[in-house]
Amino acid sequence: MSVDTTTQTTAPFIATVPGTARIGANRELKRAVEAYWAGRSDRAALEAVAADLRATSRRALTDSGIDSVPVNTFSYYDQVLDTAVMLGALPPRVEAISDPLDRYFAAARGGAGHSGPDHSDTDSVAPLEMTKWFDTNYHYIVPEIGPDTSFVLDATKVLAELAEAAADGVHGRPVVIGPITFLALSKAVDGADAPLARLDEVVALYADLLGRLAEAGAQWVQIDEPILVTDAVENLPALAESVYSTLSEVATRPSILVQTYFGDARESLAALARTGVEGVGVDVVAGGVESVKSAGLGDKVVVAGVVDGRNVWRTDLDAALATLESLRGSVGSLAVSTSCSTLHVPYTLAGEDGLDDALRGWLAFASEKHDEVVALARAYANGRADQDEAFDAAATALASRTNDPRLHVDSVRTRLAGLSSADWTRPDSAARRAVQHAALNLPALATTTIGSYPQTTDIRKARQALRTGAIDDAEYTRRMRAEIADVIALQETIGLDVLVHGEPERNDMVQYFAEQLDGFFATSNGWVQSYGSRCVRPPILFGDVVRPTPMTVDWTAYAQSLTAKPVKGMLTGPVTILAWSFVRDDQPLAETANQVAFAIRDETIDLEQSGAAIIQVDEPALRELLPLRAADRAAYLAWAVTAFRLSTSGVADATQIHTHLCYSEFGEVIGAIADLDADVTSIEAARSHMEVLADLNGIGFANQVGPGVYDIHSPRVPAADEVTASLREALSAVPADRLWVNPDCGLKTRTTDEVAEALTNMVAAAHAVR
Ligand SMILES: Nc1nc2c(c(=O)[nH]1)N[C@@H](CNc1ccc(C(=O)N[C@@H](CCC(=O)N[C@@H](CCC(=O)N[C@@H](CCC(=O)O)C(=O)O)C(=O)O)C(=O)O)cc1)CN2
Ligand code: MET
Ligand SMILES: [Zn+2]
Repeated sequence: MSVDTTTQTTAPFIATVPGTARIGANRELKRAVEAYWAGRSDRAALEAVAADLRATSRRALTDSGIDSVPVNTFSYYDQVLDTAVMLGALPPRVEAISDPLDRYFAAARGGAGHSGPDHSDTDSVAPLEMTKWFDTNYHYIVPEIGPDTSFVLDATKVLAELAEAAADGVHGRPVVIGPITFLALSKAVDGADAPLARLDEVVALYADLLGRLAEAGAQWVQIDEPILVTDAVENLPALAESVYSTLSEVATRPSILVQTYFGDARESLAALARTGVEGVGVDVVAGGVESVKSAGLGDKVVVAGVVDGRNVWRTDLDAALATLESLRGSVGSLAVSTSCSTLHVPYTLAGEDGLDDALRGWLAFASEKHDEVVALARAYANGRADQDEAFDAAATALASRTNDPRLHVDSVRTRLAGLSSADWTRPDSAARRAVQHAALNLPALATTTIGSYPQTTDIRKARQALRTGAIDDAEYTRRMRAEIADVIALQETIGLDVLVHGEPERNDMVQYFAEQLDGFFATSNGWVQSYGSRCVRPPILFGDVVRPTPMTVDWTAYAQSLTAKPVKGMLTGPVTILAWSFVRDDQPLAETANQVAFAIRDETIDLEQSGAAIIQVDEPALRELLPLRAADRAAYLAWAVTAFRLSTSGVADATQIHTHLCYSEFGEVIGAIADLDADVTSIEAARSHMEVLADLNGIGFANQVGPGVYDIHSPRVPAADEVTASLREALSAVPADRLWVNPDCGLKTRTTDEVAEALTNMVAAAHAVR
């Protein structure tokens, strides 16, 4: 390999990734941890699966030509929780659990860590909270930092993974989450100051860690600081400069790569350039190259993430190479990588037999992305000619994307072009409320649920049987209808006011719709970890979106035929469908959102015509897509609100539109929630003690609201008087005639027994308060 202008130092490595997935190409880790939790397998079996996954992952990277392999990227549950363990920062309530692995699982999911799926231990502890990792659909465990938290370094895991790789002949690059990001993402408990006040103490542990890693033979360490692409904390550039000046002064240490991703680290790049760290990793896909060029990184290794690590499109290698070339001269040496860990994309295209050749040619999952990284690195070092084959193949495959008729459907384009604000505006909400009240005649404090009922083993088995051909469509429909009938009967027995069909027919609230809409491809094995052992298969939105036929009407109408009470139609909103899919990158998201909105709008109209008087359009991901930089937020919220309103404004005034939002921290989107102009908004509130109601009052919100009166994330059944207390709290903020009574979210992850008992208590509480 011959590089070299004289100004350029020889690169220590040229091709890498910031991290990889760990759930397994066939969800091996999911099955192994769930078996362990349920007591169906032992520690040794779990550890063997984990070791095998790590070995397979290392081999895949080295085989593709990656010459710096990240290690410590494995996790039994979550990498932020792993960092809390590394820093000795687990909360006191799990300390009584002496076994480290069971303590870890208890922190992640409550119980005693090794207890069976029902968490039925007597010595049960409450888990730590979970929340979204930046603007992704991955959830991390939120560390709790109290006044008594005393940080102590426990480098066991990272040293073990480094040694394991070395034994396998791989000189790994250990990866840890950095001190600024860790503390910024933690929450203060028991009256402690903001966790970042403890930065100096924590940095001292990282200094120790660097010494330990050097001793163990690590030549490089990667320290992840994605917080630097946000403005979640003041003075981030100054913090970065101070922390990494300190750490780079550690006498004996590996070379340090400070890795950023999910956006442009802007001034923090120049700040890092002023420290003694050897490398800086940047997300060129989300952040561009301008701030990299001007950061003064002329004596650093720059790890340039030009291959999108969180979307599935094949890289235009010529364009990416040009981007890399534009950095030559402003960086010390350059290595190519994905823009972030490939945790966020499926493992491989191999086995996706349902793909047509054109579509397959446009895509790259993790394994194909690793090959792209290597081709780009070699072309950057040796010239394009060295990699002509890969570059030409990409160019040929991508050429067909521009002209594929599925990407430009005239009927959709015409409809979009004719849009005006009348299409996303309903008449005055007070007037709607009067007609709806007359039509529905519901009591004050009306009771309802959020949509899904338990996804039982029988339901999933039926779907699997349909897939393998063991049963036919008619038999599948019969079984789903039986489930719906059971759920309707259960709700009538409990005495709920507004019923739902329970969503048994949906594998997932986004994938279910994607499977029925043109313009989407649903993978058969494209699993991506969402949290812990839970995975999703984000569909691929590649073309113009068309709804060939109604998607939910038969199920809802069947449910309505079984009861005199109103059954809510149940749809997923355009913003959430986008957030939980891999979305085409050849046009603005706003345009794609409106296409999806049209499909949902048509469905609301068909539902209304079939007799549905109430329709819920869920937008749980409204907050998740909020841009990481404050300056970008207003534009996002404007198109998100428009798309939602477009999807819900086609119905008559008498049709009551509900929406549902969960995954809180609503603060910054509270105005947008009001702008959605739903007749009824159900919203997560149980864990935050109804604070969201005061926020809504603060902006003059006058529509109806259903603050969740109990938390569905835990298997614990709330007693009637707890729900009563919750309700009274809500009533102090919102009058009874605007208040609905419902759980925080859907019930699909709970058991039927838990649900029956919890809802019975909820209805009893509503009656008591009425
Ligand atoms: N897309 C999405 N994102 C979301 C949410 C959501 O609902 N959807 N909710 C929030 C929380 N995230 C969640 C993510 C996943 C799950 C979840 O339960 N996932 C299931 C898979 C759901 C699914 O796709 N089920 C399919 C396939 C099920 C399956 O694994 N079948 C077995 C066979 C059947 C069996 O033996 O059980 C197999 O293929 O091997 C179906 O029901 O058809 C899991 O990991 O187990 C829950 C919440 C935020 N983000
Ligand atoms: N209707 C959906 C359900 O109940 C809403 C879930 S929000 C993550 O499952
Ligand atoms: Zn929800």
